[in-house]
Amino acid sequence: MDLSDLLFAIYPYAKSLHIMAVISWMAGLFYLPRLFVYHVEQAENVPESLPIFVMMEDKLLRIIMRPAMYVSWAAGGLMVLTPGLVDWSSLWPWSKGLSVLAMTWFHHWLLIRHREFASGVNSRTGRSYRMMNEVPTLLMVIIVVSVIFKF
Ligand code: HEM
Repeated sequence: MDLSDLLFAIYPYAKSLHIMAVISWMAGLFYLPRLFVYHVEQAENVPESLPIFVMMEDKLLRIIMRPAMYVSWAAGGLMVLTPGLVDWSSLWPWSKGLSVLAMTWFHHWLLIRHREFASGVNSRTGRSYRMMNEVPTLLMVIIVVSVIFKF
């Protein structure tokens, strides 16, 4: 059995794992900006709640989102390496790839905002986090249409 045969054999496992990891990653990418909205809006009224927000954000990022992002990339990467699966002359691998890079950028943008909160910096409005909440939604639409329609 050579490497291609092995990649074909594990393809259904890689895809299942990929979808489970992506669901978990997306759950965090949707929820964390919403948590930031509450964090910012409670800062003046209930300042003693701030360490609890920082703790919740930290756990979501470290225990759910980071491992889920790594597994999404690893399982997706295995499928990219499976011969014949990705037709690079089509549009979809490029629209999906760019959107996935943007999703990874968004993850790190959230991580940096969280580190600012943890060091006491709170310079953005709840409205700006509500608007940023639309970024993963838009990227998800492009990604799902890319992998399903395969234009
Ligand atoms: C993190 C980097 C990612 C890589 C390298 C990657 C790569 C891939 C590849 C190569 C496939 C197989 C396509 C096929 O079977 O023909 C796939 C399937 C899929 N990906 Fe990703 N992906 C990534 C992230 C995501 C994200 C963020 C989402 C959702 C928002 C997603 C949703 C899906 C879905 C739903 C499928 C199954 C499509 C089908 O039934 O064929 N992926 N991915």
